[in-house]
Amino acid sequence: MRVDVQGLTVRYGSVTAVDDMSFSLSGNKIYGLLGRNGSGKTSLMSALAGYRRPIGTVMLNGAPVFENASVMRDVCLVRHSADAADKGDKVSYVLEYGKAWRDTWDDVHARELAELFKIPLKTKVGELSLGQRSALGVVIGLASRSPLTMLDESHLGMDTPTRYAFYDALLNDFMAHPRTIIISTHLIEELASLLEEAVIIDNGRLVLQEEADVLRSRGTEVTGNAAEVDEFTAGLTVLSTKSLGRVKAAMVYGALDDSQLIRARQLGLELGPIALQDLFVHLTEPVGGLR
Ligand SMILES: Nc1ncnc2c1ncn2[C@@H]1O[C@H](COP(=O)(O)OP(=O)(O)OP(=O)(O)O)[C@@H](O)[C@H]1O
Repeated sequence: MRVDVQGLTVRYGSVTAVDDMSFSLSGNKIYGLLGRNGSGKTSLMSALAGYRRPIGTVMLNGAPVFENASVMRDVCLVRHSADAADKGDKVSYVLEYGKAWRDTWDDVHARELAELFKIPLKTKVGELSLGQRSALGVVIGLASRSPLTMLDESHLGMDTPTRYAFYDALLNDFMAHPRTIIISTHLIEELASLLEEAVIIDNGRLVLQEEADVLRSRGTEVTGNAAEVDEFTAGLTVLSTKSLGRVKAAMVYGALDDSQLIRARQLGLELGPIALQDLFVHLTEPVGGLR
């Protein structure tokens, strides 16, 4: 599903959560919506789901989403683990409801995922653990097979092995059934390999939208003996460093020219792609960022 946002503003009283934002998503990709706490991710997703009347326009496949039932039926927004469903409902009822409401719902897949994440079907949502509630949100999101599926930090309550099971399930399901999936997360590195495109927002404004591979090529990880790494990176923009014994890895922002590449080879340094997380921190820094 294609997404076109033009001049979108979301305000709560005097707070401007989304500030005159414009962008387009061509669709059928996994998008990462990245932003610091309070940057406007949830507000933006709510507007994309048609939950609020937009100031500006939000078009899904060329049609406005707000008060447009047929378009809204094609959208699934899983906001938080806790509000994935009514707390008094049994899990089995929640899945029945998904089936009844969504034309694209895959009930077999829903039950497979519920089993994978060990969610008891006869238990009430309010009696599930935080991790199970998160998993239920993810089950709803994936089984919905909605042309626009948005997962707003919905996997954060899961433990690490469960999150990795979720990433596998997400990728397999996306490859079998390509659709537009937008995920907001603070666990950027965990998800980085799944993301095809990143949309970075800060203070309600779009900082950048770029293919993840292109974004990663904006910097280089330089690894080698600490002394050589320090010599090589002197004068460059170093976003972060890690040391293990005498080995040091430095994340450097900006493209390296030919002479720098030759010098790195002479010093015996290894060069690799930069971590998305480091770029994200740099790009959303109030001081020293690119905005
Ligand atoms: N219902 C509300 N009433 C008043 N202000 C709100 C409301 N919801 C959000 N805000 C404000 O809007 C801004 C953006 O919030 P939003 O929840 O969209 O950000 P977020 O990027 O999703 O944050 P987080 O990563 O912490 O979940 C924040 O300043 C927040 O305090």
